[in-house]
Amino acid sequence: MLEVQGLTRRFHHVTVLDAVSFDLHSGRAAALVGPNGSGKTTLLRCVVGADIADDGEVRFDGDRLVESDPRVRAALACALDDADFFPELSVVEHLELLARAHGVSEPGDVVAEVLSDLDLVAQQDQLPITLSSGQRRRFTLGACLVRPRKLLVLDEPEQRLDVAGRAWLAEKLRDEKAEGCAILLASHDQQLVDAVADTRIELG
Ligand SMILES: Nc1ncnc2c1ncn2[C@@H]1O[C@H](COP(=O)(O)OP(=O)(O)OP(=O)(O)O)[C@@H](O)[C@H]1O
Repeated sequence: MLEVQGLTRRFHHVTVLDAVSFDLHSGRAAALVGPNGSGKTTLLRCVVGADIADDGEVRFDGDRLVESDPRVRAALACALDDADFFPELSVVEHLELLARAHGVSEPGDVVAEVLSDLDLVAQQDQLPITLSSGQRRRFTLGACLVRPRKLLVLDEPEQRLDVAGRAWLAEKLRDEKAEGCAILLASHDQQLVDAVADTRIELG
């Protein structure tokens, strides 16, 4: 489903990604691991089209992955940072808008379930900017879960989650795999990587 071939990224003549290659299949998870600055976020950004690699190729279901391709838009759910929201919409409005935009048939029900799973029911009418940092992380993950998805791309999804949140996350990601979703994540959480990842990709 996802093929990464020879991905190379340089910043000011410093090579951050040096011909990284891997395949990821449906129902499997690959974890990018490595120290701070080893290129995990850069790789995720190149995969989803938020950054452009200097060399190499990313293919999705056989074709070069293009962010604007409707097939990619329908299948790719990514959470790269917590600032990617409409500032004027409440938590519940934002999630419902996303679900509707992706053609979910009962957006209200799906959103209510995700809010409950993420323990954000009491915060659903707040603006995202007013959430605590851990709640904002949950909200960012929620945005991936209210829409259809075949590939989840997550940058340190464990960040700022409490103990219960991390346990929930590991179980949720295992469920996603069981449903046939492919997961590419960057993580510093060894426990999460052990629980979820089929493959580890060491950077740096
Ligand atoms: N736009 C940019 N311009 C210059 N250097 C950059 C740019 N983006 C990233 N870098 C550098 O590329 C390297 C890799 O950064 P990246 O954010 O991918 O690391 P990471 O593995 O995700 O780190 P962390 O574990 O700290 O999140 C770092 O040295 C960073 O400073």
